[in-house]
Amino acid sequence: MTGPSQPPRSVSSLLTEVDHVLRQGLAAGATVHPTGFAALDATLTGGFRSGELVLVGGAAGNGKTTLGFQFARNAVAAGGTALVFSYEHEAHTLLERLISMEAMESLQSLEGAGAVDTFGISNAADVHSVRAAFEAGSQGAPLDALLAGLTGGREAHAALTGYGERLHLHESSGATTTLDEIARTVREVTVAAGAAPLVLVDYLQKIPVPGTTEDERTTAAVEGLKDLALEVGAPIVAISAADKDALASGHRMRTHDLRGTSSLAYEADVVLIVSDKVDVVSREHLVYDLGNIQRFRDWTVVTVEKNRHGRAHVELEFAKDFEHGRFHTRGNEVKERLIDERVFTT
Ligand SMILES: Nc1ncnc2c1ncn2[C@@H]1O[C@H](COP(=O)(O)OP(=O)(O)OP(=O)(O)O)[C@@H](O)[C@H]1O
Repeated sequence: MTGPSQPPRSVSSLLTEVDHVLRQGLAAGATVHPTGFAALDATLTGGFRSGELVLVGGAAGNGKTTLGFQFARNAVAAGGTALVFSYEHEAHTLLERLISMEAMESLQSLEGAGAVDTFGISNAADVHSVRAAFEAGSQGAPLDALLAGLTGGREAHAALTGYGERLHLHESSGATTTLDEIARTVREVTVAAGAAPLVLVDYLQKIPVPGTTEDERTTAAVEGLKDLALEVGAPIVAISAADKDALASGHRMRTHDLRGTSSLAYEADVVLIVSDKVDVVSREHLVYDLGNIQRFRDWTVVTVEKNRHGRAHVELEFAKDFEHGRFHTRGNEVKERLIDERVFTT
């Protein structure tokens, strides 16, 4: 996918280039794309960087799509551009999640300004209500009128109108959305936006690549995405399915459990593993306080298993708000001891 290899460069020529860039008032290092989750950004020393491949792994239903999509939303809400390849969900489904997420985000920021109370926030339109409103139609009334009927809908519409041109959703197909097609689309968006977008691929094992074994195919997909990230200077966040053995109950998923091959871990710059807190917390926290079981169910642990630019093996937790297609962005390091490997067996 990359062009012919370049000759080596002397450090002198690199110094001259950096000097030139700095004199133009530009940043000379990588472009940093904050994730919008303060605790994660702190661990990643700012966020994802241009040219990085980020893997997000976890068992089915743990919130990989939610987290990845929220990275994209946070990037555009902060003024950037994002491009989402979704092999799993139709663009319409993502739009419903986005409207609900935005209704909640808007009401929370109004709460910060004292304009809404906690009760008002608890009424923010959930994904289900947005979908129901779309499905019911509006007897000819326009979209803004339909959304105005939902709590936070008016604010959500305003937010989406603000960044809508910078968030691109690609309904990808396991038959036709090849690495070349992904690369072509990323280049197009990069040229149109004047800067590389944050790219989300949901998910890696769905990219049609040649190869007879799953290992060969995953290797080709992950290498292709890393090459593309370097070529266009984008961070590429790829969601990865788990190996079926890793899905057994009582197993804490790790990087080596991602479906495919060990090259996943080598090619990636950052690996995030998403787990339900209740599944990975050490047994003593459950047996001595049964109320913890319910409390832990509301939280997701995001483990930074690999971090090329900072501290790795950091365990962060974020509260779930799946009804609104999101996580709470305020999180912290997990205080409880987590299991390393199998503790519970079924
Ligand atoms: N409207 C909703 N209300 C409450 N929970 C929801 C709603 N929509 C989805 N969920 C739940 O949110 C969780 C996260 O969904 P998400 O699509 O992010 O998971 P995922 O890890 O990407 O899963 P998969 O691998 O199956 O695609 C799932 O457990 C799902 O059941």
